[in-house]
Amino acid sequence: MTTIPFSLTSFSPPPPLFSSVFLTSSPPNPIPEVLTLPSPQSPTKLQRNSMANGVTLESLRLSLIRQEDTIIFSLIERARFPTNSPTYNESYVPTPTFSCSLVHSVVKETEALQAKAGRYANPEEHPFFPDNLPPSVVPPYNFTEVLHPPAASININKDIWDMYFKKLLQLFAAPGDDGNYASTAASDLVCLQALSRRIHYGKLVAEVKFRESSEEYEPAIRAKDRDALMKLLTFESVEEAVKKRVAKKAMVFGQEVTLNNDDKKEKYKVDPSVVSRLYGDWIMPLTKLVQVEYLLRRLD
Ligand SMILES: C=C(O[C@@H]1C=C(C(=O)O)C=C[C@H]1O)C(=O)O
Repeated sequence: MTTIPFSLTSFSPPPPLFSSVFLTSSPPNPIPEVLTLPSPQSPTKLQRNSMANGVTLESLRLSLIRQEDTIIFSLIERARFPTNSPTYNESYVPTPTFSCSLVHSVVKETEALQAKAGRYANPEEHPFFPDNLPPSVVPPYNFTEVLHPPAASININKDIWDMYFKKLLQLFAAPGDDGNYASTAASDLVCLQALSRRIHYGKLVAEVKFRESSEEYEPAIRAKDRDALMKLLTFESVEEAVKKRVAKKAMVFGQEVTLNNDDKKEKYKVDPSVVSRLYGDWIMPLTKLVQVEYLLRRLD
């Protein structure tokens, strides 16, 4: 995995355009039929809008707010364990069973199982190891078609992986080793999947923003003007509210609850300021990166 081009305190918008974005020339998985537009008669704008099926910016923002709970609880669960560095050490498993770290194997093999169970047939889910995933064996579900088909080629999980392991983990896992490596890897997987789902939600957010103001977005898309797109899709007041709310949630969810009135509110299971920084420095910038990548393909 390469070093993520984001710093702890600042996010410089997408460095060399696609270098940090894992793009596949063909989608990592076969595009589920429900996501492809019938060809040659593509739907009209009106038909497309009606296909949004009640998906609005408001409903997406509510979903992002709900996903905050999932992310914060997943961090709290991971923080139960110390760093447990052997989990990430490629030479820890001394047999040919794994040719990579324990966490790498746990994520990859769990994804293979979940792919068979249909996880990646849902356009909201993105694998960390998309190569050679087995096909789903479950009957297809008719997911509502909302996204423009090229969306399937956008997967920035490599950046999310690097951000999580190289920057984030050390901020909320205490140094140490308690031997619970398998549980640690399983907790990492839950965190990674929650972060990935949230960040790739940017595709849906971008689609709805585009539908609501296509006349504003189209010139910037045609000009491939990333800065203009970033400006159009950014709502600073929403971002400020997100940072404050997640810090507050981290305080509420992460406090020690007792039956006496001596709740120790000053000690939290994950540091609220770390959660706020996680959102401000990584989650929201990466969500916006996904939005820009999506919009750039929106007229393809
Ligand atoms: C997701 C949105 O787009 C941008 C990204 C945000 C985020 O990741 O939470 C918040 C506000 C916007 O700047 C949105 O407008 O809700």
